[in-house]
Amino acid sequence: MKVGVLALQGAVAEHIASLQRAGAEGVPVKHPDQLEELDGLIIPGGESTTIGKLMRKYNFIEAIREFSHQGKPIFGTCAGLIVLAKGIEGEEEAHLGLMDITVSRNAFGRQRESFETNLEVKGLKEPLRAVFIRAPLITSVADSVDVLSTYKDEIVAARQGHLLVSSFHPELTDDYSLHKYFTEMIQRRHVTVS
Ligand SMILES: NC(=O)CC[C@H](N)C(=O)O
Repeated sequence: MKVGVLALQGAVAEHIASLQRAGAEGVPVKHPDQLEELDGLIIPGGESTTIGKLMRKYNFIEAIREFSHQGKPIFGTCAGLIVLAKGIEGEEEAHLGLMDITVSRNAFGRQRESFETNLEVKGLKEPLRAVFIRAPLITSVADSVDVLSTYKDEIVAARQGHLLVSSFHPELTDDYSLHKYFTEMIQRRHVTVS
């Protein structure tokens, strides 16, 4: 199984390492043509405005929308979550606009810009060690979106079919269980398709 990590900006190497631990081959994606050979894609954390600009510049917007329309799984973490959302509070335009969620950027405020905590995540057996860095929150979801985790009553992880998002960085700890969950989403898709 080959899983791409969008390598325009942000935490790429760490995602590749976590994918490897979860038993998948992780490849950095720098060109839209690479998407064809991939079974899934991770859009990493970083700065969503920058990632969005670079996606436009290097023709990733339509290519990733097409990838998604084929039903191929996409996992957006932190800035990657913002890039996948249909709504961004205070901003006119979405980036990919694929997932029926609205997000608020940097929602945890200055004094709590970065922190770590253990989170219960639906579908994972053990609590997950989660690192939040200037993290966004999901402020509303459509009925078809499954909330996977909350922190202080706010939504921090969710899934809508083949789309998975987290406000936090699951790639910055040794715990690769959410990457494993994502690779299982990819595997199940193959089982149901073939
Ligand atoms: N760690 C992150 O990815 C932070 C996201 C960043 N605050 C943004 O709005 O894009």
